[in-house]
Amino acid sequence: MTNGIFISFEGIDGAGKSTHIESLATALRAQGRTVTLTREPGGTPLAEKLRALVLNDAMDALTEALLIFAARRDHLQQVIEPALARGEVVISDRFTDATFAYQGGGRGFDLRVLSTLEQWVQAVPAREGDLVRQPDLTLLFELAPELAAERLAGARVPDRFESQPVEFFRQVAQGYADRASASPGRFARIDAAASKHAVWQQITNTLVRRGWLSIMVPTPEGLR
Ligand SMILES: Nc1ncnc2c1ncn2[C@@H]1O[C@H](COP(=O)(O)OP(=O)(O)OP(=O)(O)O)[C@@H](O)[C@H]1O
Ligand SMILES: Cc1cn([C@H]2C[C@H](O)[C@@H](COP(=O)(O)O)O2)c(=O)[nH]c1=O
Repeated sequence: MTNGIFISFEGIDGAGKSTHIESLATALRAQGRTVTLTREPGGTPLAEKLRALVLNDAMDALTEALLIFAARRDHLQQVIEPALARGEVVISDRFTDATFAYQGGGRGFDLRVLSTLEQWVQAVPAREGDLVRQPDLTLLFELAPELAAERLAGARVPDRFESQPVEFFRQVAQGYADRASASPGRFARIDAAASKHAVWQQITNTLVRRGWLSIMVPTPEGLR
């Protein structure tokens, strides 16, 4: 059994994940934890190449799902599992809930196929009992798609997902809500419409309650 901790950040594009993720890594490091900060799709040289394809090249829904799970397999084997085995905190900007939300909810791809791929790809090596790797905690940033689009407007050239209409993101949000309802103990639902300071407090309160941060952490300069 590893005593590493696996935390994922999830939510629709523009919900505020990247704004807070580095600060959480800094807060945990300040309390003596070694933190691996990573992202999906991506996190290894191979997976970053697959990310570029998935975000920019036209493809059908099955090809998209297979490339994302291929990237995840490499990421798990090269980065996530070794870091957890060393007892580190792994924080990933997205993981498999994003696949159920975007490919399942957004694209309407078959959830049973995604579940099968999830079982294969996330099987934990050298463990009896068919353990499937999942985050210990998933922080789900919940924000109305219209507001998320406003926050992103003009910020960067939109990729294949960011250029989707609001209705796509409504379905993605429903996909996330379904995953959260299925695993309520793993998910913490964050009101991402709140100020950056209030969002930060929701995040740190969640980790303090789990005993992973020992004291309340002051709000970092950039989030005040
Ligand atoms: N609580 C907040 N209130 C107002 N604006 C915010 C808040 N959180 C983030 N923002 C702003 O919204 C924009 C998008 O935030 P961010 O890049 O963190 O989103 P994201 O969830 O990481 O998006 P993506 O998944 O597309 O990378 C940024 O300009 C950021 O400063
Ligand atoms: C893991 C994962 C991601 N996506 C989508 C969601 C986002 O639009 C992009 C990643 O961009 P970000 O700025 O790093 O958030 O990829 C997906 O469709 N399926 C997935 O499993």
